[in-house]
Amino acid sequence: MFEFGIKDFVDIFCVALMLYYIYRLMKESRSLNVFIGIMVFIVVWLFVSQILEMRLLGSIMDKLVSVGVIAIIILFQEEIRKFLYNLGAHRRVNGIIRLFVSGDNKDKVDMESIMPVVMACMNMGKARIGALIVIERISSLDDIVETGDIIDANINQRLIENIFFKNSPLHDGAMVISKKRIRAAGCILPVSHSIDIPKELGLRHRAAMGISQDSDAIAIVVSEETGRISVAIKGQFHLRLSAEQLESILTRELDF
Ligand SMILES: Nc1ncnc2c1ncn2[C@@H]1O[C@H](COP(=O)(O)OP(=O)(O)OP(=O)(O)O)[C@@H](O)[C@H]1O
Repeated sequence: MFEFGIKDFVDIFCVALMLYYIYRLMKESRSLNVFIGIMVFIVVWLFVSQILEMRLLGSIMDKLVSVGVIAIIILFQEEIRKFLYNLGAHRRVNGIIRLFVSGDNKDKVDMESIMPVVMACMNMGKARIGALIVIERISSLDDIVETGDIIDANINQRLIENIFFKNSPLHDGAMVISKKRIRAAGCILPVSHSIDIPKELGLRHRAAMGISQDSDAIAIVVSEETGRISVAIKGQFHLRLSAEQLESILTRELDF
């Protein structure tokens, strides 16, 4: 007699939750049809090999399924990476990790480093100079730094303004700040394909959103068109910020 206990209920619930999460991830990355295709294939495979017990077709499909796992990993490496990143970056998981790994506080971006950034953003906003500044937190931005030019200088308001000044060789792309230093400029960030970003925001904002979705970095954008300042953190935009709001967000997020 088939028994259905609490363990089976939890089992089914976990599988349903996992499928729902994969469905959402696929929907966000516009791969929903591929997900539906895989589901249809699995249902047909189970039907053919388990219920109808058709040996020839079943064995062909068994082979396809065993190769299919590798194919899925290759096809969805970006989504799998994002899923694992989200899992690792989850607030509760992060909280537990921080209990064991204490950060190197002497290298943490502090108030002294924030003010030049805030002041430079305000000045650039007033002068309608576009800028994109990414501040590293726990996840490393080494791969992003490699796409630009190394600077390795103290955080200095005039230097920031100078780098983003129109026609300066490094004004294009993003500046990366890490461990109380301006590490690089002219860096290329991953561009977000999210459909939730307002249409009037262009590539600079999409790049800020992209890095905030891929890492725990804070991305500050100064719009060349409007002079407005925005911040992207963990896939969320804080738009049209004043100096005080920018300062308070940075202070809070950099955890003083
Ligand atoms: N992937 C990227 N990584 C880094 N910087 C980028 C990236 N894509 C675009 N940019 C920067 O954004 C600039 C283009 O900005 P665009 O006008 O498309 O954006 P925007 O969001 O409308 O901002 P603005 O309001 O300043 O016009 C580029 O010149 C470049 O400096």
